[in-house]
Amino acid sequence: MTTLIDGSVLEGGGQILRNSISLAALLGKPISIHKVRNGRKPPGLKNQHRTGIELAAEIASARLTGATNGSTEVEFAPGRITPGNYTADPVTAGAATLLLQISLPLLLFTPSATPSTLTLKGGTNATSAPQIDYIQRVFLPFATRHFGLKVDVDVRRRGYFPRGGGEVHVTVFPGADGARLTSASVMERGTVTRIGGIAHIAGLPGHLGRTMAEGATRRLAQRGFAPDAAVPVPVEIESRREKNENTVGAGSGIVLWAELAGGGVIGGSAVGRKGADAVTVGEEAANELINGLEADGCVDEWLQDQIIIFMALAEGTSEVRCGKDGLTLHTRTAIWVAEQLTDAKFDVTVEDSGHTIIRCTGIGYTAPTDSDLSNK
Ligand SMILES: Nc1ncnc2c1ncn2[C@@H]1O[C@H](COP(=O)(O)OP(=O)(O)OP(=O)(O)O)[C@@H](O)[C@H]1O
Repeated sequence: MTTLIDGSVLEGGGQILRNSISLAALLGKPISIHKVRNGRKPPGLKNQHRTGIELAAEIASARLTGATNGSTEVEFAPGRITPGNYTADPVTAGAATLLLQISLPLLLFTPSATPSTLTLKGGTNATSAPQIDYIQRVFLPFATRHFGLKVDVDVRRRGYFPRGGGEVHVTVFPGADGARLTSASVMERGTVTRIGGIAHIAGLPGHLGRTMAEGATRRLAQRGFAPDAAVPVPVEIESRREKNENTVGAGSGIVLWAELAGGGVIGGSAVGRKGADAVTVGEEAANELINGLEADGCVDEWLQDQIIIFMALAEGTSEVRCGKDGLTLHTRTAIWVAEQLTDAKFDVTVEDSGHTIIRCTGIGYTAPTDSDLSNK
């Protein structure tokens, strides 16, 4: 029976599509999503979403209908997930990291533990999506440590708005025997052990990268995050200019991350743009990081929604302490999607301290074996 997903619920954006298609592919459930991106103007699929669901359909041998730009109705009837080498290219600066968001869960589970590779093109450092450095420094360290993911990300070329042209090679290593993810328990924040950062720049003068890094460092120090502060915190922000031959268009950005003693990570980022000087861009990223740290959770506002699918798939009960700023609409939407498609049970509580705790009894997903599939 086909599960109907209303794409206008809560956030009503592209993430409903990615999470529901990933889960449908893993669980072998046909789904029909209507009112796709109803909360956005204009609604319907954009290049980036279409490319992502086409990639998922290829990996999961799915029958896909309605996958055209502007479409508000998509049907996805999954077949067998096959490990392999896949490439996806939104042609525009559509975020390569959102192509990873939809395809990664599919390749984490195979009965044979065969690694897969993804060559993802497009924008590596775009707005309204994780920058690739956020994936490398915030999402993956957290997901590796707490859910047991094994994933390598190699940025071959950065792609910026509007030209895109970036390229990222990802290797996904599933665990043995169909690989269950471990549950995550991240309840103690602990001290900030280190702040790291990367200010990246391509096709523009290298001093702009250093200026972004200085802007961020100064702002962090004003809020007491510095090696010589009362509670010293090492701060190391690298400035990296891409080689000209490795660059399609010009662009810049900065990603910061704070490592927490309790196993959490908080990120903050900004992308360079016309009219914003490099100091301001660095300060914006620092402000986002400071807000995340002051919310006092173990994950930031972005990681919150990105881990929901893994909590639903993991074996046993996961629990994660989020900040005093509560759950984002994206997170509530991701929980809603997981509840529509899986038997995972979520429980969200707000403590007297103001922190929000997400608990989830996951389904302990494991890849179907050949005999499971032949019995279908
Ligand atoms: N600054 C950021 N840092 C890290 N992750 C981010 C950042 N901004 C957005 N994200 C992540 O990117 C995803 C964006 O999902 P969302 O549905 O808003 O985007 P979308 O697919 O581009 O669709 P739409 O155009 O409909 O908004 C979410 O998982 C969110 O956590």
